[in-house]
Amino acid sequence: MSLISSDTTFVLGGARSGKSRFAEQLVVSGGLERHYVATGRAWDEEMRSRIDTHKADRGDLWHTHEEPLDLVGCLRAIDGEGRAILVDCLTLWVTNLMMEERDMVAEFASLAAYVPAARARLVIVSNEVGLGIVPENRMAREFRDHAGRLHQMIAAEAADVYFIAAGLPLKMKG
Ligand SMILES: Nc1nc2c(ncn2[C@@H]2O[C@H](COP(=O)(O)OP(=O)(O)OP(=O)(O)O)[C@@H](O)[C@H]2O)c(=O)[nH]1
Repeated sequence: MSLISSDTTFVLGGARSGKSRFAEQLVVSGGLERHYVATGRAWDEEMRSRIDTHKADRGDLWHTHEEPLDLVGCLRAIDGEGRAILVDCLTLWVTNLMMEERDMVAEFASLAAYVPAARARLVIVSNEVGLGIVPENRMAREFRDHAGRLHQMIAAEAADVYFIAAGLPLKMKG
């Protein structure tokens, strides 16, 4: 765990748990310049329409950045005092890295090192995917393991950690 104090909040939850809305509210209530980093890609029409709805709901006060792979590079480029950056979400980033056969250990280490060094306030969202039965599919098992390891690393660096279920936040750290 880093000794540098971080102003990062990590928000974990299941699908449709309300985690993104909770994270957005955290950013809005902070009153800083708002940046949204989306790691998701629109792979079909339904996803495109979801993304359009999310963009419209956020409104003009947000700067949107779409970065499926180079998350740390993107954060570096927009980092700065007086800014809040919402990253939504880590599990989509993990999926994209796996698809491109990237070095997961190096990528995770790079993000975990970046968190305490960020000048902006970070709010990082991810899906808790480890609560169900063990998947039959090997890639799904690997994905679950990667996500679990990354979550532990980010939670260790974050000042606050929340778990969201049924729209309700449970504070786990901070
Ligand atoms: N590319 C892109 N993706 C976006 C944008 N806004 C939102 N998204 C993606 O949409 C995803 C969230 O969408 P949903 O599937 O509707 O929400 P969910 O995460 O299941 O539900 P909640 O837990 O309630 O937040 C995020 O992980 C983002 O990556 C955007 O502007 N561009």
